[in-house]
Amino acid sequence: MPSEAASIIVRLDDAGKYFGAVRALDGVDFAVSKGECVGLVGHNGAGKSTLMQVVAGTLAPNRGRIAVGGAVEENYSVVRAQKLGIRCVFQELSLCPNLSVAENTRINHPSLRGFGWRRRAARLIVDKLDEIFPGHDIAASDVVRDLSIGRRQMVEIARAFTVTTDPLDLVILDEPTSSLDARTAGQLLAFVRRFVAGGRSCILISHLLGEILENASRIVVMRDGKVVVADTAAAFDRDRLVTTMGGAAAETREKAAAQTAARQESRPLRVRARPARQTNQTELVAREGEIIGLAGLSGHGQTDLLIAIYSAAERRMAGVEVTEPVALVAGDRQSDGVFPQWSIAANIGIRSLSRLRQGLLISAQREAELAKFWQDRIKIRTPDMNNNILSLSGGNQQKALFARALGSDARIILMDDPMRGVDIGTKLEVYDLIREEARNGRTFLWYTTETDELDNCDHVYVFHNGRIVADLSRSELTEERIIQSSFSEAV
Ligand SMILES: Nc1ncnc2c1ncn2[C@@H]1O[C@H](COP(=O)(O)OP(=O)(O)OP(=O)(O)O)[C@@H](O)[C@H]1O
Repeated sequence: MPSEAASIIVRLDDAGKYFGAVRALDGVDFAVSKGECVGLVGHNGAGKSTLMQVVAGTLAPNRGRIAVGGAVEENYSVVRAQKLGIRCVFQELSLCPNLSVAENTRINHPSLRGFGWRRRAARLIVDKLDEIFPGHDIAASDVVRDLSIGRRQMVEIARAFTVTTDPLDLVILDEPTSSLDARTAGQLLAFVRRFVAGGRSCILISHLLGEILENASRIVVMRDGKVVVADTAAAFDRDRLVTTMGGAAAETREKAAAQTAARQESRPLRVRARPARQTNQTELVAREGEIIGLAGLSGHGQTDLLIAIYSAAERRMAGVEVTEPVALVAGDRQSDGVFPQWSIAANIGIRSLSRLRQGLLISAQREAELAKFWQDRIKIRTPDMNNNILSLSGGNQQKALFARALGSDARIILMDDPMRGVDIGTKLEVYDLIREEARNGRTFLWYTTETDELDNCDHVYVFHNGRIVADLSRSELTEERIIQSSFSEAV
């Protein structure tokens, strides 16, 4: 039986990291042992990603000590971490878009060179994809730019688990399932359990608390830059997790259901849209004040229809009718959402320029007022809304995108799986906000991969192969029903 010290892979003592006035890490002690899956949870901006960047060697702490395999590291870096068997899959993907899957794999494995490297890199990554995501349809020659965000995430994850010359002891997964559909997420989590059972270790960050409770052996809860509780997973249930994180008390499905208005045939039409690949007369219909869900496996036409509706607000499109201004909250904030050069306030104000204008110029004061209002309303954690948008944690960037849409004059809000990466406390507040805005007459079209979120909807369209295959009222909604419908062919 190895001693406790011998079984520790990595250990941080009193780690501190500051960004100007923000204490992202404020004296954190943290360790991971062999054969454990540590679940790391906390509200948006609690410091989880920063802590992981320190463990992965991509960020040097301002103070504290890091030891790997019992030896204190003086010049720790990402290259050193890799040599010591520590890898990280970050929230924001790091693949080079203009390179193929095999070429991206080679970047992490300098030993893949010389004659035939491309074939060897292809074998390495495809074998790992087969092992983690059986039935995936990714080829080593696919150029990353052409892959959906979910497939990119699969490649990124598989690449982190490939081994050539360096050892592999610990893989950090920062919200790994946020871009994966339920089936693929299940495959990954099953693989993580096997990986850990084989004596190696993972750190799993997720805002889906069920994922943490079912897969972690130990759970560490962070709050405002500190570790507030660390305990075996068996010592937690969902409520204890939410309370320890400092979130609102868990809301029941019943409450959400009771607060949502029933479907109203008599209300004015806001959107009527038939998917381009629809072969029958079925179409999506959304009326004033309705929250309409779009469900089904990811990549089955939900986003395409939202984009068609968004485009139809600007120019006529066959099969799509839109009667009011539209705003879109993108789920892939990296490619469609944030303006990376701009401040948080400017990112929020961009959809409201006509209201912010004073004469020919944008009024900095009005922009600041709008930003402040939303900062308070959905708790965007930053000391200054004039800071660059990228200074926000991932979940807080997502909140800024919400603020942009909800703060605009749009009466129809399209949401493309926008809650990924948002913490549970904020999610519940945003759900309340959406329902309140719907009661005030706004219409929401909400694509989500989280079945629980559909409880907020009045009505749900299930998609398969680019077509609407089911039209479910809320009383008919169950996970089984959605999955069943996803595989059926027609309404
Ligand atoms: N490069 C940076 N510049 C300025 N502030 C930063 C930077 N990176 C992180 N921060 C701040 O540090 C704090 C912790 O951020 P971190 O990304 O670690 O949070 P998190 O717990 O991972 O949040 P989320 O759940 O939203 O991903 C936040 O207040 C964030 O705004």
